[in-house]
Amino acid sequence: MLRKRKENMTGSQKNTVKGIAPTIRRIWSYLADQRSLLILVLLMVVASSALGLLGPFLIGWGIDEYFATNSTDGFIWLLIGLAAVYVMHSLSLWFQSYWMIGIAQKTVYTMRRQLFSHFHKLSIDFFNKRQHGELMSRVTNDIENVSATLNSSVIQIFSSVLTLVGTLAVMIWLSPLLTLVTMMIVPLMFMGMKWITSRTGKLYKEQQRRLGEMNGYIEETISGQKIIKSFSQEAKVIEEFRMKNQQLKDSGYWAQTFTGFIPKLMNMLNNLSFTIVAGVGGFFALRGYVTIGTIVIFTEYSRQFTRPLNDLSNQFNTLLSAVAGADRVFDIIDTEEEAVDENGAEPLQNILGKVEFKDVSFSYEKGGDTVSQLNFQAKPGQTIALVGPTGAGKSTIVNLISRFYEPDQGEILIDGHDSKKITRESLRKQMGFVLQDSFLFQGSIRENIRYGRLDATDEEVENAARAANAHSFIQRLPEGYDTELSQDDAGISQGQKQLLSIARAILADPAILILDEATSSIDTITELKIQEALQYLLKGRTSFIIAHRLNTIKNADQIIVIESGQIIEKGSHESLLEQKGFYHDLYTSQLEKKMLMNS
Ligand SMILES: Nc1ncnc2c1ncn2[C@@H]1O[C@H](COP(=O)(O)OP(=O)(O)OP(=O)(O)O)[C@@H](O)[C@H]1O
Repeated sequence: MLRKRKENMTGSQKNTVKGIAPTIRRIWSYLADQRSLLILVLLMVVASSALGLLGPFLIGWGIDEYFATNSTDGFIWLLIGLAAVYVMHSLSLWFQSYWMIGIAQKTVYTMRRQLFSHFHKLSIDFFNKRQHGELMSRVTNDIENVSATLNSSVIQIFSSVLTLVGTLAVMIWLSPLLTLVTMMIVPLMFMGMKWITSRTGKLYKEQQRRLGEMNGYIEETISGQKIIKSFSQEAKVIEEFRMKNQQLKDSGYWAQTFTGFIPKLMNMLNNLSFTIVAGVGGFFALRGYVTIGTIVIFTEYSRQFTRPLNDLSNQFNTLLSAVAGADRVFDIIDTEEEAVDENGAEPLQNILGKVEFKDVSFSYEKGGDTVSQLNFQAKPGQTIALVGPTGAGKSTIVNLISRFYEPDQGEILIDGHDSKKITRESLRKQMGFVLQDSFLFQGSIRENIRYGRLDATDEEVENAARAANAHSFIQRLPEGYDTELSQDDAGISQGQKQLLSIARAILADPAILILDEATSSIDTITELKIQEALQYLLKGRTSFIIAHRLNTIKNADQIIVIESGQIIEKGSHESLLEQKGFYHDLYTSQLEKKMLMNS
């Protein structure tokens, strides 16, 4: 409850200048990196603001000088001067926005680069707990939002402040009394603005959040198309999307509606100010307190005075939307990186592949162990099969070996060294993975195999493909090794994808191999090819296999049976059968099922 109140408080604080100041300071630090261009922009802003003030002043002066005195001497020079002022005004506007666009693009380029590279330093746990589309939305929409605001807001804010100060100074100089009259509408303006911005800030934040959610949903439903279609869930998905779209529309509608009020309100107050200045100014002129030229300057300036106020409030709204986007970007950049290597951790070259678990316990969440008190040893080159019911902790064990997570207690030794004292990079470089989902990247088959070892020659790639029984099917493809895998499925079968990922692992030639056996059913011939390729791959390296079909692991040196995070049986296939325990029951039940299916 207390926490909730605190969250609400920070939410509303965010809509005040004080609340958004840290984020703005941070965005500013990116801009400050391009100091020289920024100074040029500021010079142009000063020039355009000064020229903007000079124009009306010259007109007012001209009226008093020429019309009031009926003289035309030098009038042409006034016109030439006025034209020059307006041309230079336009040029300075053009240059400031040209340079500012460059600054804004460079800023968002840097942010995008930082965000993307930070993604790659985050732990697997981070990605497991988040919707991928929502994360993508931060690199695309949120950054775009910052970009759009930077393109216009920085200039607008500076020029508005300068114009405001300059106009006020000249107005006071010309007539303090008339200045006071012009200022009468300012409190009204502030009140209206405060009322609007207090609402729009929250709404923009909500809009960004909804957009992220919707992108996450789109990504999820596109990648899950097969499942959606096979369960005929299209109508449900469309309905859910409609709801999310509706929520986005609602938050966008109110954010835009409130923002839309601003120009209308300002226009009304502007006209009011104009009427007051014209009326009171006329009265003053009749009484001889001010000249006609001064009134003309004031009516122009009263517009110039309310316009920057108007722009500032508009920019404040745009700024709130950029702050909402930037907050979501910084939120990721500030997420702690995957734990850095311990002090004194050193690379371990030429790993032999001895892996030992000593009293290892680990839990994903605090309280309760996912796996506890694990003790086992794999000698170099041995094949270790991990068997057990779903959720038993098999993947957790391989996650610990690969150091995607660290043990809470106990230690994992690699060739006798505490794995925490080995740099993660050197360890993972000597580990290979063949996972259930044989992920293939966009690119050619050759590039996908070469991902295992980037400096491999074409010949080495083809040799790996031969060893993985993949060469013959690749050759039958019209473009052979150059066939582009543009999409995940890209016209090759599930079994062929597995063969490619085995070829990739063969090429990498790791000392330790993690193999998560695919569960999807594959035709018998491909299955045989995969088994044969795996036998080749397993040879001479320490391998951990998460096995789903028990007859594929009969030859394993050691089978470790896990239940509820604990090792309940350990030994060779024969010795475990003799024990007549869990493994025996599992094996015989799988065997019976197979015989029933064959009969
Ligand atoms: N990232 C995670 N965060 C929190 N809990 C998790 C995470 N991954 C797995 N778990 C939980 O830890 C337990 C062990 O999961 P694990 O994936 O290791 O089991 P498994 O034996 O590999 O299961 P399966 O054969 O179904 O893949 C399960 O209860 C699971 O819900």
